[in-house]
Amino acid sequence: MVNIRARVPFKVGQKSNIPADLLSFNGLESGKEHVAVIFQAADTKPAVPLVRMHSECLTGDVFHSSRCDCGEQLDETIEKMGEMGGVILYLRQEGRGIGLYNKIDAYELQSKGMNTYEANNHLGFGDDLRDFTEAALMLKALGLNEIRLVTNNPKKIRELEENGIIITEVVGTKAHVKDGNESYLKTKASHGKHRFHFD
Ligand SMILES: Nc1nc2c(ncn2[C@@H]2O[C@H](COP(=O)(O)OP(=O)(O)OP(=O)(O)O)[C@@H](O)[C@H]2O)c(=O)[nH]1
Ligand SMILES: [Zn+2]
Repeated sequence: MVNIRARVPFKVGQKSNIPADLLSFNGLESGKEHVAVIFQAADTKPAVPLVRMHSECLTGDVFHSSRCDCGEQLDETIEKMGEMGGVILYLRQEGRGIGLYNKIDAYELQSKGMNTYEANNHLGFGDDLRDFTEAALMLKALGLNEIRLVTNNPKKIRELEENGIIITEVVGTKAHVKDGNESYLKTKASHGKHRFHFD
């Protein structure tokens, strides 16, 4: 049984001025320290909240790496939820579930010409090892059975619905194209079936 362990206020964003709550959980069987960040107490309001499941990306989230768009997506989400309210589930599933060191091995292969999925496969991993079952349990622990999901990724939609979460709307994120991540994003759209809107 997953339930809330602690809830503390903090301020986030580029200027540390956006108020939010940080929550930890009991009962996550994977042993991963997933957290939720809640803006404008969106879990207590009658409106169906925006929810973003963001998978950890140390290189993108912390260093704003040129190889992906994770840091920009996170910044975009924090800004938007600061204004409109919402919930970020920050899931400790680095490298689409293969872990940081394996992701760095995959980057080495990508530097030699493989795409993001070929590199995973070459290392003996599937395209995407992430499991969103615990994210669904976290949402239920927050009392959120109905959400508006922020994603372009059909796997996230499918797995939440399979775990009993009702998604009333899917809201896309922007495609944050920059020098270095264009082919990564295009591969996600063509092979991973992400619904990107390239400007
Ligand atoms: N294996 C691998 N993982 C990567 C690579 N680039 C980014 N990642 C990981 O991909 C995950 C980011 O995915 P999310 O931000 O959840 O987004 P998404 O699956 O693209 O879906 P959206 O909701 O549409 O953004 C993080 O865990 C990153 O570490 C890569 O080249 N190889
Ligand atoms: Zn990333």
